[in-house]
Amino acid sequence: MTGKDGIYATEQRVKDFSFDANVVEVFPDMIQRSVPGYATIVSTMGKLAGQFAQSNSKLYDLGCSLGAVTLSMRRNIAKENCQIIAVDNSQAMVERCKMHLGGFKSDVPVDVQLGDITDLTINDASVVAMNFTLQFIPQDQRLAVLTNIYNGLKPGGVILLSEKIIGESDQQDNLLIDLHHDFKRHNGYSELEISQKRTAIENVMRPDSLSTHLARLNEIGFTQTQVWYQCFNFCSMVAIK
Ligand SMILES: Nc1ncnc2c1ncn2[C@@H]1O[C@H](C[S@+](CC[C@H]([NH3+])C(=O)[O-])CC(=O)[O-])[C@@H](O)[C@H]1O
Ligand SMILES: O=C(O)C(=O)Cc1ccccc1
Repeated sequence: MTGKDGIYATEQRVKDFSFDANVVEVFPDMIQRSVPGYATIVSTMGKLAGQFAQSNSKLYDLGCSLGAVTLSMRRNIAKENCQIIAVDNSQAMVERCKMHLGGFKSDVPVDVQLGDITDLTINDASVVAMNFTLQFIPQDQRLAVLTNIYNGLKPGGVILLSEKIIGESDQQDNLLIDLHHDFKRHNGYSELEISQKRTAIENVMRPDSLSTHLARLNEIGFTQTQVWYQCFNFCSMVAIK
């Protein structure tokens, strides 16, 4: 059983955030209380995967954590001969993800892999999902990661990309941050937890602005890009090859 997120509840010398065994233990509670609309985003990504899955193709869940998006996609795939490849570079996440997926039955095979998405071969893909993962990749490697995804997609294939974003100006950014912190407060996080978590993620998670995301997807060659969700500084896009 996973528990309640109290990782930053006590005052501490805050270390860089990492997806270790302690985070795995509380991850469902942490992400649910930290990302507005997380459940809606995961279920909609499943619907979109069902819509864009092609027969005889692969669907990828990059930065799969405990496999929430994999499960959601798997529930919605109706095409024949599809396979899901779920990848994460946290050993603790991958171990728990395998246990988690094993608890549900499905005809769609899932391969959970420990690996780095900056170093992954993608081919014959109809759907590539990245639900809040690109933000942890160093900014100077994001173009290469997305280009690799584009090259591995079949025509008509899609990337499903969710990201925390920064506002287009400092004023807009502060407005979004304030709204997000209110959301976290409302979900029971204290001022200390909010501020220590902010410190923990500032060196490891560097969000881009929405305009940066859209320009980069366009530059790579995605022709149809649609924002289908935004609440505060959390945004989900679909882009079609
Ligand atoms: N280079 C990398 N290679 C592989 N995995 C990585 C890398 N960098 C970070 N990760 C992994 O990306 C995941 C990001 S969490 C995704 C939530 C999930 N998608 C969900 O829908 O529940 C988002 C969040 O916690 O904000 C973690 O499991 C990291 O180990
Ligand atoms: O918690 C936050 O403030 C976030 O921005 C989202 C988040 C959720 C889980 C891990 C890292 C960041």
